[in-house]
Amino acid sequence: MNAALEYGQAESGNATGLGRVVEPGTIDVSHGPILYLEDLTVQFGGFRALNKLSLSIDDGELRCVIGPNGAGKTTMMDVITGKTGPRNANVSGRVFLGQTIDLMRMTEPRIAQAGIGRKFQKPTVFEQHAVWENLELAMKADKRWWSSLRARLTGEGHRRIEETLALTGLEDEAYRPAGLLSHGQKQRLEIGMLLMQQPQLLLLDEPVAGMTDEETMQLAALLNSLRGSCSMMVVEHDMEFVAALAGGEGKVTVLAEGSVLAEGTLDSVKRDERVIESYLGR
Ligand SMILES: Nc1ncnc2c1ncn2[C@@H]1O[C@H](COP(=O)(O)OP(=O)(O)OP(=O)(O)O)[C@@H](O)[C@H]1O
Repeated sequence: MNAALEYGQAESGNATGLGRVVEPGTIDVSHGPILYLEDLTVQFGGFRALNKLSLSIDDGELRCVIGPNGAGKTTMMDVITGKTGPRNANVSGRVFLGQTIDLMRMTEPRIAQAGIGRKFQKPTVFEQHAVWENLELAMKADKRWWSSLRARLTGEGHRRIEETLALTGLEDEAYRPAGLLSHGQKQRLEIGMLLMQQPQLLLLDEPVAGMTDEETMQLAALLNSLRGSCSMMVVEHDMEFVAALAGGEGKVTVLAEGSVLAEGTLDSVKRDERVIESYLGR
C-alpha cells in the first residue's frame, strides 16, 4: 500500500486544488476546515443514531456541541475516531480530516496517529504513577522524544513535560501519584497526556461531568489557553462551561435526533424555538 493510501488519503487526492502537494500524514487545511462530515448516517438495526449529519469545524476553532441525551453526540465522536466505522457498523457518508484524509478508510490507531486525540468522560490515568511519569508514558509512543541508544528522555522531551505541567496547572503535583489527585486535576492530567501526543484536533466528551464549579472554570481556562495550538470539539451539557468556551462569538452546534438542529452563537441557539423545545426546555 502506498503511503498516501495508508493514511487514508485518496491516491490522486494528495495534490490540493492549489497545486500544492501535501505530504502523507499532513493535514491539509488550505480550504479552512480541519474536520468535515457530510451526510453521515449510522444505523443500529433499523434505528438511525446519526441521520445525514453534516458539519465542519475550521482549523483552530473550538466548537461546542450540545444536544439532548441520545442525540448522537458520542456516536459522532466514535465515527470520527474510527471506533465505529464501515468495518463494524452500518455507516455511510463522508468524514474527512482536512481536505484529503478520509477517516472512514482508516483504523482507530491510524486516526490517532494522524492527529486526533480523544478524551472520554471518565479520567483514565495511571493511578500508581506520579503525574510526571504519566506525562512521560504518554510521550513514550512518540520516538521523537527519546534518544535511541538508551531510550532516555531527551532534553526537549523534559522541556515539553514541564510546559505541559505549567499549562495544566499541575506543577506542584508533579511527583504525587496520580491516584491522589482530585477529579478535576485528573481530568487536566489526562488532557495533558493527550497534549503530549501533539494532536491537531482534540475531541472532548463531557469533560466537566462530576466537577465542582471551580474545577469547571479551571478546565475552561485550560481549553481556552489551547486555542491556536490545536482545534477542539467539546461535547457538553453544562451551559456555564459552554458559555465560558463559546463566549459571545463562538459557534455552537445543537444536535438532535442524529442531525444538526441549529448552529450559531450561544445566544442565537438559546433563542431558537426548536432548541428550546427539544433541549433547553421552557
Ligand atoms: N451500539 C449501539 N447499538 C444500538 N443503539 C445504540 C448504540 N450506540 C448508541 N445507540 C443509540 O444511538 C442513540 C445515540 O446515542 P449516543 O450515545 O450517540 O447519544 P448522545 O447524544 O451521546 O447521548 P448522551 O448525551 O446521553 O451521551 C441512542 O438512542 C443510543 O441508545
